[in-house]
Amino acid sequence: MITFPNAKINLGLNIIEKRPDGYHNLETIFYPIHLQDALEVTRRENNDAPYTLHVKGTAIEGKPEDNLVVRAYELLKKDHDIPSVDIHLFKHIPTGAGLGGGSSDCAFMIKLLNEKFRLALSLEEMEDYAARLGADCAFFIRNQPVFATGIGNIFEPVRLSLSGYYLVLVKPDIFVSTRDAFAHITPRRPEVSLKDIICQPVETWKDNMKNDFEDSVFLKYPEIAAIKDELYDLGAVYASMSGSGSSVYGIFRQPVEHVDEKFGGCFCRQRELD
Ligand SMILES: C[C@](O)(CO)[C@H](O)COP(=O)(O)OP(=O)(O)OC[C@H]1O[C@@H](n2ccc(N)nc2=O)[C@H](O)[C@@H]1O
Ligand SMILES: Nc1ncnc2c1ncn2[C@@H]1O[C@H](COP(=O)(O)OP(=O)(O)OP(=O)(O)O)[C@@H](O)[C@H]1O
Repeated sequence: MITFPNAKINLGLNIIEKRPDGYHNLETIFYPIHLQDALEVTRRENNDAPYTLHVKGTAIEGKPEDNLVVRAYELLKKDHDIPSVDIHLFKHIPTGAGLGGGSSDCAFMIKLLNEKFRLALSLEEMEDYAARLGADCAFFIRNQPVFATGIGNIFEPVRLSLSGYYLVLVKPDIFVSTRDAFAHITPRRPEVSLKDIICQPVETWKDNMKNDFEDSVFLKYPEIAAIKDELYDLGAVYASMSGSGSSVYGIFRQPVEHVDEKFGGCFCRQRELD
C-alpha cells in the first residue's frame, strides 16, 4: 500500500507562553499544501526483522529507529497485532524547513497501518497516537486547515480557502532546529487573535499577521529575511517564514514566471493552492 504524506505551511504563528514542561503554548493556522513524500508499506516475506526502512530522496539524519515512520509502527505494534513490514520512504519535503515533513510521514504511517491491517482505529484514536510522537503530528490525521492552539495539538476547523492563489515555496540550504528556535523566543500574548485576522481579506494579512520565530531567525540568518523581501518584490500578497523555518512562502494571485531562476541554489517549488 502506498500513500503520499503532504507538507503544511503555518499562516501566522504566535508563541504565547512557556509551559512548566518546557514546551510552548502557541496559536497558528495549519494549512496543507501539495508537496508530498511517498510512503509505501508491504508485508515482509521474511520474518528475520520486525521491519526494514529504505529512504530515498532528501537525506534524513538519524538512525532508522529514530525515524518517525518507524516510531509510529513501533507505537501501534505495542497495542495491535501488526506483522513485519518493509517500509519505503521517498523524501521530497525538505527537513528542518518548518513544513512538518517528518510529522506528516508519521501521521500517514498511522493511517496506512490502520487501513492495511484493518485496525479499526477512529480518527480520534489515530490523533492520540500521533500526538504522542510530535507536537504537530496529529494535524496530519485529518489534514484540513485548522486553527491550532495548545502545543499545536488542539484543533478547531477554520473556514478558509486559498483556492485560486499560487504558492511559491523557497527553502535555502539552512537547517533550523525547532528546539533551538523556541529557545530564542520571548513568548507574548497577541493583542488580536489569529482566528480573527484570518477571517479578514488576504491583502490585510501583511500588516496584521506575524510568525513570532521570524525576528530571531532573521537576525541569525539574514539570507532567509532576504527571501521574504524578494517574494514581496515579486508581488506576493502575503509572505512569511513557515513554522520555525527555514522555508519561506509567498502567496500570489498569479503564477510567478521563471521562479527557479530567481532563487537559484535554493529548493524552490510553485503550487496552486486549494
Ligand atoms: C513550531 C511548529 O513547526 C509549528 O508548526 C511545530 O509546532 C513544531 O512541531 P514539531 O516539529 O512536531 O515539534 P516536536 O518535534 O514535538 O518538538 C521539537 C522541540 O520543539 C520545542 N517545542 C515544540 C512545540 C511546542 N509547541 N513547543 C516547544 O517548545 C520543544 O523543545 C521540542 O523538544
Ligand atoms: N520521516 C522523517 N522525515 C523527516 N525528518 C524526520 C523523519 N523522521 C525523523 N525525522 C527527524 O525530524 C527532524 C525534523 O524533521 P521535520 O522535517 O519534520 O521538521 P521541520 O521541518 O522542522 O518541521 P516542523 O517543525 O514544522 O514539524 C529531523 O532532524 C529529522 O532527523
